[in-house]
Amino acid sequence: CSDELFIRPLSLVLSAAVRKGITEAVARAFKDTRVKAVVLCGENGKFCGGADIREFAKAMSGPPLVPMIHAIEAGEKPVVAAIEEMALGGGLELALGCHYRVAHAKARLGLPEVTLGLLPAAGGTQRLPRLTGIPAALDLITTGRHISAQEALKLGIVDRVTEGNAVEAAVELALSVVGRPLAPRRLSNHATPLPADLDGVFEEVLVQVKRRARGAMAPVACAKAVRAAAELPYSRGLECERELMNTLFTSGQARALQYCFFAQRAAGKWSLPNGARWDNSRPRAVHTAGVIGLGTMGRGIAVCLVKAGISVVAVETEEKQLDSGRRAVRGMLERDAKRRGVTAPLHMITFTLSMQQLRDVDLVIEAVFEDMALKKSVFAELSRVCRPNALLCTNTSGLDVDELASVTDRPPLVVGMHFFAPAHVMKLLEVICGPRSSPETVATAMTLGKRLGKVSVAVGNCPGFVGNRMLKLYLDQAHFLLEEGASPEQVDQALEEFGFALGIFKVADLSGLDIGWRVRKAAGLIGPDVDPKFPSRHRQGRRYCPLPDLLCEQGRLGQKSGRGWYLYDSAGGKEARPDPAISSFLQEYRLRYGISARRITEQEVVERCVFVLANEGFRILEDGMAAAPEDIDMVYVFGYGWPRHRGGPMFHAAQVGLATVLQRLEFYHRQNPDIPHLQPSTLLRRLVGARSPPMQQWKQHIRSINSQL
Ligand SMILES: CCCCCCCCCCCCC/C=C/C(=O)SCCNC(=O)CCNC(=O)[C@H](O)C(C)(C)COP(=O)(O)OP(=O)(O)OC[C@H]1O[C@@H](n2cnc3c(N)ncnc32)[C@H](O)[C@@H]1OP(=O)(O)O
Repeated sequence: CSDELFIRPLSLVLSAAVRKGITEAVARAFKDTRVKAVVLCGENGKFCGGADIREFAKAMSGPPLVPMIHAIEAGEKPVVAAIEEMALGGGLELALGCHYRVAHAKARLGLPEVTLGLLPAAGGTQRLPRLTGIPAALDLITTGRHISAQEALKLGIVDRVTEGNAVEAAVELALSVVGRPLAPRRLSNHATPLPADLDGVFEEVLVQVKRRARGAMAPVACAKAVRAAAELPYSRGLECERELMNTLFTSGQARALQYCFFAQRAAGKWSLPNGARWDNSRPRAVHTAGVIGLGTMGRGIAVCLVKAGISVVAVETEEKQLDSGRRAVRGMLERDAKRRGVTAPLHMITFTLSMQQLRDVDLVIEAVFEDMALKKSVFAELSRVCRPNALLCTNTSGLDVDELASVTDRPPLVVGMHFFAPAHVMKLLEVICGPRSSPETVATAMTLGKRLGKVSVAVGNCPGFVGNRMLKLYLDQAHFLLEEGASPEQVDQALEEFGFALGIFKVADLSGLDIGWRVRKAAGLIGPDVDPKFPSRHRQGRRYCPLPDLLCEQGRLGQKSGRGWYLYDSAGGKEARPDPAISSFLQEYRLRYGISARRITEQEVVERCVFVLANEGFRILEDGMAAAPEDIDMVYVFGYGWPRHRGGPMFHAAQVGLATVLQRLEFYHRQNPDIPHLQPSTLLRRLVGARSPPMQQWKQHIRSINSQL
C-alpha cells in the first residue's frame, strides 16, 4: 500500500519461520520508497509470546533474533509495535527494538525468561534499563512478572495505551511521526539512568533473588546482566548478556525449568482408561458452589471460589465456628480486594448452619475434618439434600474417594479435590478420579481447578494419592536419619541447599506434628499395644520411627505450641531456632535403643530423601495412579515446595541418571534391609535394563498398564 506496510508474524511465538518472515518483510519495507513507516503486529490479536521454547532443544536455524531486532532499530523509517494481548520475552525485546510502542489496555507485558532458566538475551537486559532505569528493570527481569499496559505506560515501556484497536492506534502514531528524528528513539543509544546507591540496589536484589529461589542461577545472571547495562556501553553490555546466556542456556536448570513449562501444560491434558479425555469430555458449568466446613481448608477454598466469580454457600455445624469462619473469609476477601484496589465481593458468599441451603448449588466441596465416618455422614446427607445432578467433591488428603461415593446416590458424580494449605494461595489441586467418577465429573473438577488458578493434576484413588503417598516415605527417611545420628537442622540445611524452600522438619513444625500423629493412629500404627516406655521400632513388618510420636506426647506439636523439632519464641512464633533439648532427647533415645550415632553426610541426606521420592513415583506409575512422570513432578513442584529448577523428582532422577539412582538405592537398602521403600522399584530396574530411555518412553516399559485414572 502507499504509506505504510503491515507485517504480520504468523504465530504466537518467534519461530524460525516467523523470524525469517519479519526479517525479509522489514528489509523490503525499508527499501520500498513508497513505505514511510512500519507497524508490527501479531496474528489473531496476539502480539507475541516470545521465542519458541521448543527450538531451544534443537540446533538453531533461521535468522537469529538479535541482528533482526538491531536491523529494525537501526532502520531509517519509524517502526511501531502494536501490542495486543501480550508482548512477552523475545516479543517484548522485539517491541523494545521498535521506535514506538502502542499497547491495548488489556495487554500484558513481561520478560519471563528467568522462569525458564534464561535471561532476555535479545538485548532486553540492555535496552530495558536504558528505558526504565535500573530498579524497575531489575524487578521485571529478575522476577519475570507480567505487567499491565497501564503499568507499562507509567514505566515508559509503552508510549500509548488504547481501549480501541491497537493496530489502528499504532498506524495513526506511525503516520504522525514520519520525518521525526529516530536517533533519540533507539534505546541502544540511551545512557542508563543510574540510582544514587547503585551498589545498594544490587546488593538488595541479590539478597531477594537468593531468598526467592535458593540455588537458582538465572535470577543472579539476570541481575549481573542488568549491572552491565549500568556500567558498560551498550555493545559491551550485549557481549556480557550473551556470555551469561551461554552459561545458562546449556545448564541443567534451564532444561528443568523449560521441562516444567511444558509439563504444567501437559498435566491439564488428562485421559481416563475408558477413553474419556480433556478434549472429548464436556465440563459442567459451575455458577454456585457449597463449601462444608470452615476450618483452614474450607476458608481458603471458599475464598478461591468467590474470587473466581462463583457464588458460595458456606456451611458450618455450630454458631461459634460459623462466626469465626465468616470473619476469617471476609477478612481474606477484603484484604485481597484492597490490594487490588477493587470492592470485596462479600455479597457472593452466604454463611449458614443449614445443609438445606445447598439444595440448589451446582457442586459441593466438603472440607470437614479428615475422618472417614464423619465424611460419610456428610456425603449421605448431601445425597438427600442436593439436586440429583449436583457434583459432590471431597477435599480429602488421602481417604478412599470411592468408599465415600458408595454412601451417596450418585457415585459417578463424586470426585476428590485435594487442595493444599493455604488453599487460596497454593497452586496445586489433585483431582482424584474414583473408579466410578464419570468423565463429565472429572472434566468439571479439572476445569474448575483451572478457573481457580490452580494447576490441576488428575490422580488415582490410592491411600495418600500421589503427593502424600510419596511424602510419607520422604518423611520416614528424615526420621530414620535422626535415629542414625543426624539433627533436624542438619537434615533441613541439606534439603534447603538442594533447593527446597523449607527443610522437612520446618515444614512439619509449620503444619503441626499432630496431623501425622492422627494419621498414624488411624492407620493402626499407634495404639494401646505399644509400650509407652519402649515403643517398638518395628511395626507392621517394617522399620518404624517413634520419634515424632514421642514429641507429640510431650506436647511438642510444632509452631502452634512454640516447640516442635525446633524452638519458637512463643506459640505461633515463626522463627525456628535449634533446640538443645531436642539434641539431648535424640541422644537419650539413641542410648535407650543402643544405636551408635554416625556421621551423616549432606549427600546421604539428599539422596535418601530425594531418591525415595522418585522410587515411589516409579511405583505410582506402575500402579497406574498417575498417567505420566510429568504429572508426578507437577504435584511436587506446585504442592510440596520442590525446587522448580530441578524439574521434579522424576525429572531429577533422569538428570542424575537412572543407573546411579538404582545403584544408590541398592546401596542404602543393603544398609537398611528393614526399610522396604529403599528397595528399587521394578520399573526403575526395568528402565535401567533398557538403558535409561527418555522420560516420554518410560510408560512403554510398564509391563501391563493398569491405569487407575
Ligand atoms: C551454547 C549455545 C548458546 C546459545 C545462545 C543463545 C542465544 C539465543 C538468543 C535468543 C534470545 C532469546 C531470548 C528470548 C527468549 C524468550 O522469549 S523465552 C520465551 C519467553 N516467553 C514466555 O515465557 C511465554 C510463555 N508462554 C506463556 O506464558 C503462555 O503460553 C502465553 C503466551 C501467555 C499464552 O497463555 P495461554 O493462552 O494460557 O496458552 P498456553 O496453554 O499457555 O499456550 C498455548 C500453547 O502455546 C505453547 N507456547 C506458549 N508459549 C510458547 C513459547 N514461547 N514457545 C513454545 N511454545 C509456546 C504452549 O506450550 C501451548 O502449547 P501446548 O503445550 O501444545 O498446549
